Order: sequence, then structure tokens, then C-alpha cells
Amino acid sequence: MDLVLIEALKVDTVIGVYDWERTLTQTLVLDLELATDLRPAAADDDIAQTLDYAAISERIARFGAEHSFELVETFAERLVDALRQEYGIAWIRLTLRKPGAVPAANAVGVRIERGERSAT
Ligand SMILES: Nc1nc2c(c(=O)[nH]1)N=C([C@H](O)[C@@H](O)CO)CN2
Repeated sequence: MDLVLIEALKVDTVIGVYDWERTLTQTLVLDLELATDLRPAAADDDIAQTLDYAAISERIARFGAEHSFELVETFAERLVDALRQEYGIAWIRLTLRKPGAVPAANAVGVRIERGERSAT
């Protein structure tokens, strides 16, 4: 299975369950693995035949600006839903970290995988 990678993408958003968190923007850090067949794009050297990691990174930044969830779970699930629908991605693994949320930890967060992994 081929993958397009986006690592340590910083996304600003309003997120959190506590009252003080509803009044400010925090930065989440995302790692994404996006399954796609890279061979057609490589054969034709054509960005239109692959997942454009720059365009997807911009879409994720817009998603963060447009939403204000309480839970990181909700952010992760809704984002992956949107990306799968808009880009027709068969399988995604998203790791989302919320640095600073637990001072004793480097980061806390969630990891989800959605869709079917192809054998190739
Ligand atoms: N499983 C989760 N636990 C917690 C979350 C969350 O989104 N998912 N959020 C919080 C608070 O918002 C915290 O991040 C503030 O520091 C607590 N636990």
C-alpha cells in the first residue's frame, strides 16, 4: 500500500472541554497517512493523479479555523470523514496530539484509522 504523508502539521483551533478553553485558540499537531496508489502520478509525473499534500494541509487548516469542538475525538473523526469524502481516500490513519494539555506529558491525543487498506 502506498501512502502520502503529512507529519507534525500544526493546526490552530478552538478546542477543549473547560470554560477557559472556549475563549482561546490552541494548536494541535497532526500526523496523517493517506493511502493512494502512487504509480499513476509517478508514471505521468502529474500532481493531478495523486493526493496533493499541500492542498490537503490547507484544507485541514481551514477545518481547524471553521470548527470549535470540545473533544479531540470529535475533531479527529469529523476531519477524517471530511477528507475521505472530499478526496476519495480509501484509508487514513490520523494521529492527533494536543501539546501542553497535560503538563506532565509531552503531548496527549488520539489515533484513528478509517477505511479499508488495500493489499497492493
Ligand atoms: N479523551 C479526552 N480526554 C480529554 C479531552 C479530550 O478531548 N479527549 N480534553 C480534555 C481537556 O480539554 C484538556 O485537554 C484540557 O487540558 C481533558 N481530557
